[in-house]
Amino acid sequence: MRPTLHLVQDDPEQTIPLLTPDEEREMHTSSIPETLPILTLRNTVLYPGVVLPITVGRDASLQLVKDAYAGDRLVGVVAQKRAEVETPGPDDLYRVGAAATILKLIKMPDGSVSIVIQGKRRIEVEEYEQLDPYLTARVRAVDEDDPEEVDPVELDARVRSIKELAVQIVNLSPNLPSEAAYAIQNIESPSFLVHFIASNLQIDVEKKQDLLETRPLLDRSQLVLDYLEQEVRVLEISEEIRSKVKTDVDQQQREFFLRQQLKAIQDELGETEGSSRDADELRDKLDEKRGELPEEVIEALEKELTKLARTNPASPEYGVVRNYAETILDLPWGHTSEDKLDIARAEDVLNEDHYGLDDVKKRILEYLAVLKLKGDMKAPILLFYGPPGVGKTSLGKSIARALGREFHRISLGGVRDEAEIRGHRRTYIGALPGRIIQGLKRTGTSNPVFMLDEVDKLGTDFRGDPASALLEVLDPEQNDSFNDHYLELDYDLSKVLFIATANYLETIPPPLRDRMETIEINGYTPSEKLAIAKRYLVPRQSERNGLKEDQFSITDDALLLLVEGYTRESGVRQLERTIGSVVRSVAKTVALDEADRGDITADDVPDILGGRKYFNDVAERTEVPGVATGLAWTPVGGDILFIEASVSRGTGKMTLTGKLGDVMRESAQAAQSWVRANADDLGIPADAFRYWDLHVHVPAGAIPKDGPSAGVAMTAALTSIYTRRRVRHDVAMTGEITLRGLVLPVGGIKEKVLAARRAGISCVVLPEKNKTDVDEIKDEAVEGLDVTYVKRIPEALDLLLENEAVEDPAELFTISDREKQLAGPPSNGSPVVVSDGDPEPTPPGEPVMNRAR
Ligand SMILES: Nc1ncnc2c1ncn2[C@@H]1O[C@H](COP(=O)(O)OP(=O)(O)OP(=O)(O)O)[C@@H](O)[C@H]1O
Repeated sequence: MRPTLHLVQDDPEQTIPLLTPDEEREMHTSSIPETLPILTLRNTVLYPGVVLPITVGRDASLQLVKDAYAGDRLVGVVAQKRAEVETPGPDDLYRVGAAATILKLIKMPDGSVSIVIQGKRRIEVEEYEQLDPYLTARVRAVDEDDPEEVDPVELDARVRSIKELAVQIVNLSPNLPSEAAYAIQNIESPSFLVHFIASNLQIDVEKKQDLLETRPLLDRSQLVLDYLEQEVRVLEISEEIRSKVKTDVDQQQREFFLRQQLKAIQDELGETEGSSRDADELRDKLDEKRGELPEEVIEALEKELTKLARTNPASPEYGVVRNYAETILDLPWGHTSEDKLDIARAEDVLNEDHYGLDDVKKRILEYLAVLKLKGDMKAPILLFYGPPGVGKTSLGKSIARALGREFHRISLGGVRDEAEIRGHRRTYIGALPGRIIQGLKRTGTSNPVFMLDEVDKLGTDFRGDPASALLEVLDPEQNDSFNDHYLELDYDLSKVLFIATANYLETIPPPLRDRMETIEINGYTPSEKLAIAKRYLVPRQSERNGLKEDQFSITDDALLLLVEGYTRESGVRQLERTIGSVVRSVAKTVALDEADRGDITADDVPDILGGRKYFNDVAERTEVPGVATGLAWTPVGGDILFIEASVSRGTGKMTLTGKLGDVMRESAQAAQSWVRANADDLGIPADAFRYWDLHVHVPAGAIPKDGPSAGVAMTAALTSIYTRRRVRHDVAMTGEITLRGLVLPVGGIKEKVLAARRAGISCVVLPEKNKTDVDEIKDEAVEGLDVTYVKRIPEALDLLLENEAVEDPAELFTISDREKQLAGPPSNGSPVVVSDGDPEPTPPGEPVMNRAR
């Protein structure tokens, strides 16, 4: 089959055959008329033998084409020097062109005409004869090289190179049909090959014209080769660029495509909006607050918000990022409330809220005065300590009110995990900031009053040491850059006023205690409780329970009954609850319209609350020998405790029961040794220790007790049981003893004295060296109480024991020889201590009475 070339892509009809060498030779020798109409080409050059489809638009050219097509179809074709000239004259045209045959004329629907022309012979315009309506010129045909005269080897080499390069170009050009390569391979005529390639080269008209005008075939083919080589290089480079760009674009397209898909899925699920809406809302909030946020906080937030907008709202990560951003935005950062540091006003506020506590108020005011003068918080932290319900927390609230600051309370009781103070790292699920940062978020200011309640009950375990984290919080040198694990940003805590409270000083970690200024708040006397009840508790409970001022009254006697018969505490919390019960019972009768108001007297109280709960039963309990009333200090205030001793026939063993700690057991042994050593002076027969067992018990048996301060009471109980002289029922005692009979001072005197008064004791025996403690107690607290100081045990026993024995000890304890024989050998002289087992460690939260202080 003869190779053909498509003229119009995709249309098999529009094809013409490629010239064979014979046909070409014939063409080159065909005769050309002397005069030819001249068709001008704007952008290209026509070579002999080459077929070219062109669109004819200009009127002159249309006329020319029509006339020629109607005649012998022969035209002269020359190229314009400059394409933009609309009506070119002779000077605008190259002189060398080609004679051509119009093979086809196709009329287009828009009125223009497309023609297919084929170059025949090279011509040179000699002279233009006619300019209107179209150009005609006298032309001269230019002879071609005779192929047989050209060096065949040289020519062949050129032809092969041209074909190779041309095929390469076809393969490299994505928009050239692949059959073009096949057609090129099949071109036999070297000059047609050169013309065909030249015609298709991507070079400007000037170069194409140059090629047309280059006569010798070898030179022409060399020029074509040069252009082809250049073209191959350009194509190779652009291919390289294209494939690189393609990889990049492919990647981008893939991402774009996936994103579009993701967006479509999220749209379908109604989720995309959520993520960007949240991020937008938070960004608006950030813009609002920008002024007061530190630079590093803004940076961190910007990063989180960008992440949020990109995160799928359904992923767990989304919630984490959003919570974090919200937490940061909700924190007050630089926002502080304005201080009202007016000392006189602060005093008024403290007096308004609290009765008594004069020393405490004085020290608070001094503290505030220093704060005012210094202008910063680098003062020691205040620590209020004392029994429950004495107003420690409410004093903190009053300080906040006096300063016009926000108040926040953090309970540290039972906190064992450092993360409670410092927060969890964000990598943990459900991570939260620590309590300090959460508190700041809640108060909305950076300078609140922070009450750290129960610092004495901080724990330590494998989860870290919260106390050391707290140290960083409270240290004025460090706390301007407190780093919470959750926030991962420094927060300035230096403007926060920290106040700590504790029931018990000894269990506060020493480094923490070092940073605090301790203010002790003691329990109240009954008359103080009465005053507090009248002034604060009754009005408050009335109001809380919906009773107006004129609807409720209660007599002082009734209140005193509540204090003494229904509560036993150092503070007033239980009292307030009891008053609340009374008020509610009146509220009920008023609400049921059974009465307009309620006036409560002491007689009404048992009807409302039931029988009296606490009695002064000291007298009853001490009416037999062997029971002494001791005074104990507990973290919840002072209390009385009874030491009971009994004897039974045996071999001289001693048993101790009542959950006594080591120190208290040793104290009991010391007491026994002293009594044995002084048996003669005390009038105790020796048999009492040899043939009688001793049992010492300290009720209440379930409460752990420890400490040396029950020494005097133990000695009194033992002396009483062996001498058969009762201990005076109106006396209570405290003091440590030595084997030599000295009475040593002990702690907690104020609370112990108050407890003695509460229990209806009229005389207290104390170690001499505790006199200063009693001097510090307000006179009112010791009013009516006979306080006696002793240095040695015998002095104490003289005061404590009744003079008369209820029976003769010699008679009771002395045993007949026969009985001695039956009893067998006595214990080896020293007492054998049989205990109630090893004392268990004190469970947390349970009071340990009579601790060493
Ligand atoms: N001197 C006082 N004047 C008026 N009210 C008082 C006084 N002392 C205590 N109260 C009231 O007693 C109640 C209990 O006080 P608060 O809660 O402050 O005790 P607390 O010492 O902090 O106890 P805890 O150690 O258990 O935390 C409060 O309602 C408080 O107002």
